[in-house]
Amino acid sequence: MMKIGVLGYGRAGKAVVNVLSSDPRFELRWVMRGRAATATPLEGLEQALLVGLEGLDLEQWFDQHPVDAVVDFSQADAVYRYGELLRERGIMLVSAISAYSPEHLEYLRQMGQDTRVMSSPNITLGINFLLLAAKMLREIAPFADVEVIEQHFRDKPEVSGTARKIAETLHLEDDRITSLRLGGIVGHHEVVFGFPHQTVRLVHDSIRREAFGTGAAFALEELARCDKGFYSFDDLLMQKIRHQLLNMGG
Ligand SMILES: NC(=O)C1=CN([C@@H]2O[C@H](COP(=O)(O)OP(=O)(O)OC[C@H]3O[C@@H](n4cnc5c(N)ncnc54)[C@H](O)[C@@H]3O)[C@@H](O)[C@H]2O)C=CC1
Ligand SMILES: O=C(O)C1=N[C@H](C(=O)O)C[C@H](O)C1
Repeated sequence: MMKIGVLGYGRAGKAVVNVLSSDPRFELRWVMRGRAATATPLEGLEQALLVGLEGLDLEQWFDQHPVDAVVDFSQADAVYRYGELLRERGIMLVSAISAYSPEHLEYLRQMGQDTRVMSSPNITLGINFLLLAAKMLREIAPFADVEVIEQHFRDKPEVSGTARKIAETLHLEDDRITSLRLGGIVGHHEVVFGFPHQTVRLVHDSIRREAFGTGAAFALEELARCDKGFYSFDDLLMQKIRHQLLNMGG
């Protein structure tokens, strides 16, 4: 069983903890959140500890509560706090932070020299499949107009990292992204291809935040098969597809 620790116990982290703690492939050892708190058993998941980062000796924590992998649903700068500890111990990192700066991403790539790192602004299988489909259509029909629509819950501050990745993948400027913030929408992404006589819409909806948990589980299992390095979710998806094609080939 893979021992894991989760960083971030907010909107997404809580749902991800629910999914990973009930997956027989993983042993959830601890959940870390921003505010100060002594370590207590996680309600309903007594085998796991809930601990606050403030005032915590991280090195001592990792020594006393070793894990094989960390899943990060906290915030971008957290990686600067734990990154060296993971490198020294060769602990895998699955990071779902979607608002990394180029500097954060460069640091994560450096971490890949000593451990296995996966970073994805959207950790659902569905959105990464949509990305592959959109990339194919963009290459087949570069003449078509393309726009990206992203919709999220009212309090999400930034343009979605997913939409920015879609735009980058399709060689679009960020001004081709339309953002809506309303109600409790978990995550909606739509890529609209405008042809002269037809329209193609590729749509993905994260209906529940548990979708991020199943995506994290997929990423953990696939990353464990990799050598040291820095990977995106689609790197892992392509690895899985190649593995399946080889198996089909007998
Ligand atoms: N890649 C993906 O598919 C997804 C990515 N996200 C991203 O995950 C992040 C969190 O999203 P939400 O859960 O909505 O935010 P949130 O604000 O509800 O939760 C963040 C949590 O992280 C904690 N935290 C802050 N600094 C920390 C640290 N250094 N160590 C441990 N915990 C720390 C906070 O106390 C809070 O509980 C955002 O960057 C969001 O874009 C969210 C959903 C899906
Ligand atoms: O903040 C969120 O919740 C989400 N953030 C990610 C993003 O910014 O793309 C992914 C998902 O849409 C949910």
